[in-house]
Amino acid sequence: MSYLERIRRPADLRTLSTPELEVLAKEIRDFLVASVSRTGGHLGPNLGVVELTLAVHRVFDSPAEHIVFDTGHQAYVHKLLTGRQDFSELRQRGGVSGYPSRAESDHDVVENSHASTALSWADGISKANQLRGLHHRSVVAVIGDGALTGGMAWEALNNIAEGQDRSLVIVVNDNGRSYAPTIGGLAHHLDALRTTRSYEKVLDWGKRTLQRSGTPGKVAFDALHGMKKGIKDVIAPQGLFEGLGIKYIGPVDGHDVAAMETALARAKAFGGPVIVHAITEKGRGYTPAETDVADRFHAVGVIHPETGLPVAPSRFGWTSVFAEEIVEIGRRRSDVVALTAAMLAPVGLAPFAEEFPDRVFDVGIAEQHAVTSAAGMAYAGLHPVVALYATFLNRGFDQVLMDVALHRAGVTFVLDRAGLTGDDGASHNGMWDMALLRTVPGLRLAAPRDEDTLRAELREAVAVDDAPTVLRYPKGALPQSLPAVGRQGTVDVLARHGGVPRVLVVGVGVMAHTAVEVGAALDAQGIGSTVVDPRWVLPVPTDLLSLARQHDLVVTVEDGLVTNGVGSAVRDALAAAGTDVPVRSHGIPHAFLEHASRAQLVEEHHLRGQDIAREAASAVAALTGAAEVRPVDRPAG
Ligand SMILES: Cc1ncc(C[n+]2csc(CCOP(=O)(O)OP(=O)(O)O)c2C)c(N)n1
Ligand SMILES: CC(=O)[C@@H](O)[C@H](O)COP(=O)(O)O
Ligand SMILES: [Mg+2]
Repeated sequence: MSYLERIRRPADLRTLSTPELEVLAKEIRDFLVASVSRTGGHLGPNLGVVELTLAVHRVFDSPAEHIVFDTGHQAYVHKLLTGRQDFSELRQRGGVSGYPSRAESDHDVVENSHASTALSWADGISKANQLRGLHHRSVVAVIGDGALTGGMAWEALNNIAEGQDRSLVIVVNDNGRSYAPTIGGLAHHLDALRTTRSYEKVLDWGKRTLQRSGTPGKVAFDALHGMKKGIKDVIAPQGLFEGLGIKYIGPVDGHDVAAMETALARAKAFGGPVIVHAITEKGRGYTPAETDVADRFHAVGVIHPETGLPVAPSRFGWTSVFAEEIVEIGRRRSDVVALTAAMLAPVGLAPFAEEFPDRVFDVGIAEQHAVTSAAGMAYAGLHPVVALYATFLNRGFDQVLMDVALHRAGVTFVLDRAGLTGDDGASHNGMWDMALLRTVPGLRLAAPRDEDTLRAELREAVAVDDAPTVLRYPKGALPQSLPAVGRQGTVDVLARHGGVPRVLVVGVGVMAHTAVEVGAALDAQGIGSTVVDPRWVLPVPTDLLSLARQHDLVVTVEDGLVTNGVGSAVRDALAAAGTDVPVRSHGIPHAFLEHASRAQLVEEHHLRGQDIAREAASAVAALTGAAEVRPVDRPAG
């Protein structure tokens, strides 16, 4: 039996010697590579926190002492040490979640995988512990250098510093990277702290060597020592955190379990807020990850474990189309600039950065700041394109409303991973954007359905310079191209079925493909329909309202919240216009969705064409059976 198999709970770790822990660390790495290569997942981040997590669990008594992982994508090792060693269905329905999950274990605290929240959680937990007389319980937050760039982390630090009598240990897992190298002043500061450590080593060597070699050596040592003091004064290595009132321990080699344990034990014994600065390497111990320049295998699909190469190379997807088109736009328009919140490559801005390095800004994991900074850029004559994952725009909602929309700033938001993403679980589904953005006055939102519409709508969006524009599209491979068969004003007509169209089927974005299936299925039952893609779905186009009046029933299909989404906007707009044509809206339910594949979620929530068509057919039957069938305006001719 391996050491890993013998670990059922963190207490089992405490009987192991340092050499045994080293063997265990190797077993954990082998396990991670073997299992994550089969399922996909956050391989690089977890390979980097093996020893750190072992040390945390040896020093702190989880679950009585809470361990909060920021973002949570680096909690696989924690799972392995807390009784979850079946990773065969990692991130799949019914399998282990890719993030901490309270349903799985008492050792898991925070499930939200939006970054930079751990310090606020820890602050709250330690305040509660104090008030409840549980002072003896330490609280631990493990936060990456990337997550530490988020504003919320600094708001929390500001408060944590006030609690000198609260045992709160912040482990900064500093691997120098978010996806790409972490940017900004904080990253430089962490770097300076690291450099000081190398410097200390030189000094130790100097002390030993020079002091042994008589007077000249001693003079040289004094000079070196003076230089160290001088450098320390300039870079003030401990200055930032200690200046805030938070004790700093480090930098510590995060791959040395014994050193980490010593540092954590000191931090725990201190009894107040302490930062333990651990230096780690993302992808540690797995050559393909260690040598990957892009992102050290931050998140992989299924890969060959020996080479790290993908088993199925990814198909040309939505992100790549955006990546190409924004470069084209950039060539024509020197005022177009791009912003990313630490996700340059994942959102498709790498080619733009390559060609226009001065016109792309990585702001760190700081979506709120990205949005307002973009408002400033627009005010000063640029057209910013803020590229985010849809779910992370939630962070910047107030800034979209008050800084961009209120000031009629021409800022374009490009929301990748909109709709159901599935395997990353509840917090990653990009399902809130349309419901939230619907409330923003003046904002226009387009949902492309395929490659051509993505290109066209992006061009249309950046042409708007007096209001926020938004483009949203899903994760993954592109669907087949879906050409329009006609145009009604601004609305694309995708199909017409039957002599007398009774149902207007409205497909939002990628769901236009489902809408086409609905139209065909209704046709098979002898029910005529018009299938449309409004393209710009918010505000509801007047041409769509005109079309709705020519039908008995409107059916909307969207990859967003069914409550308050586009369907509900269409219903409200029709009601406001005094038209009582019924609207049946289909979308994602108002709930947090467990991790599963996108296809499973689509099926579970009745978003397949056949489900929607069945429901529409019975609605038509009910209308037909009703005593009064509403008179409708048929198109002339
Ligand atoms: C609010 C928010 N924005 C963006 C992301 C996407 N994201 C996930 S992990 C990550 C990088 C995190 O870097 P770091 O905290 O240093 O952790 P590491 O992966 O290096 O261990 C980013 C940007 C997120 N989870 N939350
Ligand atoms: C933790 C996090 O927020 C990201 O790493 C996310 O899991 C990546 O998702 P994609 O695989 O869709 O880029
Ligand atoms: Mg990092």
